[in-house]
Amino acid sequence: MSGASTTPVDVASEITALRTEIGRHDYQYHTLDDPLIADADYDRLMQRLRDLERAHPELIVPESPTQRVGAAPLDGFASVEHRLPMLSLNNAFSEEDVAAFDKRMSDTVREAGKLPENGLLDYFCEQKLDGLAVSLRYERGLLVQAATRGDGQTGEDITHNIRTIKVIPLRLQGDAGKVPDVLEVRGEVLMFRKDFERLNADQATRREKQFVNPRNAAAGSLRQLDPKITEQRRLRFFAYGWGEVLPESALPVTHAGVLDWLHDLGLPVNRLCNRLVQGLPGLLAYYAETGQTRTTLPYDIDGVVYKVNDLALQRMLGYVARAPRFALAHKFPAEEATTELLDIEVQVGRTGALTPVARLRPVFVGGVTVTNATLHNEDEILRKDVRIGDTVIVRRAGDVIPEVVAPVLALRPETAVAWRMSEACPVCPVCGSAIERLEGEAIARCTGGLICGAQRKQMLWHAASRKALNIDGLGDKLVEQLVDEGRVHSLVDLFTLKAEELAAYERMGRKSATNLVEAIEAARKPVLSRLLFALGIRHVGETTARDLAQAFGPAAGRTPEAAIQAIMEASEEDLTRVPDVGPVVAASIRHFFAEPHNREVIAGLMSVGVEPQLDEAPASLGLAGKTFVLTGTLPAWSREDAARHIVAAGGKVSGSVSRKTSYVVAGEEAGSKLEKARELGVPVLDEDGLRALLDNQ
Ligand SMILES: NC(=O)c1ccc[n+]([C@@H]2O[C@H](COP(=O)([O-])OP(=O)(O)OC[C@H]3O[C@@H](n4cnc5c(N)ncnc54)[C@H](O)[C@@H]3O)[C@@H](O)[C@H]2O)c1
Ligand SMILES: [Zn+2]
Repeated sequence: MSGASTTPVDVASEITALRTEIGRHDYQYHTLDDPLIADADYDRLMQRLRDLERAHPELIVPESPTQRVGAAPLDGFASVEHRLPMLSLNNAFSEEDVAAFDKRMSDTVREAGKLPENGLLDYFCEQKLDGLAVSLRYERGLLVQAATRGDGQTGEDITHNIRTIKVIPLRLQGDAGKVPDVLEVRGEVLMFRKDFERLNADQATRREKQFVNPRNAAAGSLRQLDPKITEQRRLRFFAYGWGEVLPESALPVTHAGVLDWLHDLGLPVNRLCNRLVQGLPGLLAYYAETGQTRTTLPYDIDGVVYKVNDLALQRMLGYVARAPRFALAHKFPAEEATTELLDIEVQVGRTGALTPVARLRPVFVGGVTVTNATLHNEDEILRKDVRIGDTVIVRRAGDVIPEVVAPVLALRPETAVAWRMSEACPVCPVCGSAIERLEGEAIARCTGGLICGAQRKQMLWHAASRKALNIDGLGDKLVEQLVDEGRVHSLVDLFTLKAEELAAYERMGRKSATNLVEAIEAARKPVLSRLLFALGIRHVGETTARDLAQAFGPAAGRTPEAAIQAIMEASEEDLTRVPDVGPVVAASIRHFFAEPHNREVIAGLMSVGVEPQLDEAPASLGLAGKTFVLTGTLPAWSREDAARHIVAAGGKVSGSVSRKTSYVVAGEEAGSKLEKARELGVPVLDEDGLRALLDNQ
């Protein structure tokens, strides 16, 4: 090597090592659809190689991964020579990178005297779809060939597979005059997340391989030797580019123009999400906006792509080795990373639910350092075949709890150990209660109820939380100590705590002890709905608690104390009369109050002076002050159903129509009341109208 004399030997050998390693990952990822590391890790290797090559350009060789695209086609497919190469994109990871790109573009265009007066270049912005690139060749309007990108020069012939994708037209739309002789359309084949999840679930029932992400699943599904398999996989396609076009004059003069043209020819184009912008501010605004909406899309994107819109300028700006100069991929922070699974621990929830949690070697992903990730439940662990000691792919998308996606099987050490849920409660040493898993449920539970210290702690944290009794100052550590020492067994004991004894606890000063006792004092008069929520009845969230408090309290003319008694005695049938309380919730409430222990807690709370209060007057509810009259037969709801919903939203139901009536709700065979309403000019709703009104409260 000519530069070897001026290059330190260790740099040369690091470069060689990087090229070998990257080459291996390219093959695993592009050819086998079976990556060994997360993209972010791969990108770091690539960045390191690029940096070294920039510092030592004499070491750059044409076969370096920085100079080439993808990897060679898989044996088994016929190969297709691309008439025009299929390139990759240059990447940007920061605003500075984007600013430098815009400057490069504007400078070149300015020199050519083509920059608009305001100095802002037109760019076309697109989502960077996370799938795989394909080229579709239409001759005289008919789809004749489809190929993968491969190494950019030679791809795989996947014509039969592409023909099974419903959104891809086999014949272009439009009159003979408008359809070009030859059109190579380039775009991305991808899989929607919901289809990916369904596929993985099906794969699991058939005991077949799990895909790590939708991109991987799309690639694996498209590159099948048997098109029948591809057909079952619900692949999608969006066009964003082109190859050969004949006659050349058929091609519009801007990128946006080409996409409109492709759309008119019947090809799927991601129109809603693409946009023309001006200059750097436009690029950055598009990036920010797309980053916000990213998690709401039905498919994965890993960034956005900026392209100079004017095709004449594109031609002028030209190409570098493996990518166009006129385009840039601006990546989002990676959502996936690989790290080591150190251990699996179990967390016990308030209702006894046992969740296995992965302890991880700390890893930076989705913008934060992650040390724990959920493994959901035992079946998931078995399905994914995750073992302690594995290298695993961890995902943190948006604000979602980080999760372990999959192990990297190729990197599994011999010492890796499989994990099973233990038979007795694994968290609470005193509890030792059996674990149960109900028929058809994925979640295992400790049956210890409030005997289980772990559940008791969770229950107290929940009861003290802001939306329940809002007891400020009852921290995690203190709850642990109070429970472990046996000072607090249930909610009742909280109300007997004294400042003097609290002050003796670790990290509790006199002042914070007094503050805590004051907060507890304030919690002695909770509104009924908060008290119900604080009890931690399974399936009774804030809203249900409010509905219950309302239905059994004011709506039934009861005091809060009487209401709670009534709820305790209520049958499942009584309970399901409350709007939005279905059989599952009703059964759960019944089950809770059938436990003598829980009834004792209620009695205990009363005896230590807890006095539930009326919930805020339903004036705050949307239909407060409105009177309804029901008449006729409604299509789905019984009249009682409708009445309950109205009352729960704060409205009143009356028997006769007057000028004071706000609405008449009329079903079939409504008689004199409807006539009266028309006479008096009272608005009339049908069931749908009533539902819409309720929904908007
Ligand atoms: N994990 C691994 O082992 C491993 C190995 C190799 C590559 N990779 C990953 O693959 C990527 C590199 O591969 P690459 O060369 O395909 O580059 P790339 O995916 O970063 O960019 C080029 C590709 O973007 C796609 N694309 C999506 N939307 C587009 C749009 N609107 N316009 C144009 N193109 C669009 C096209 O498929 C195009 O080929 C990196 O993300 C890298 O992390 C990972
Ligand atoms: Zn337990």
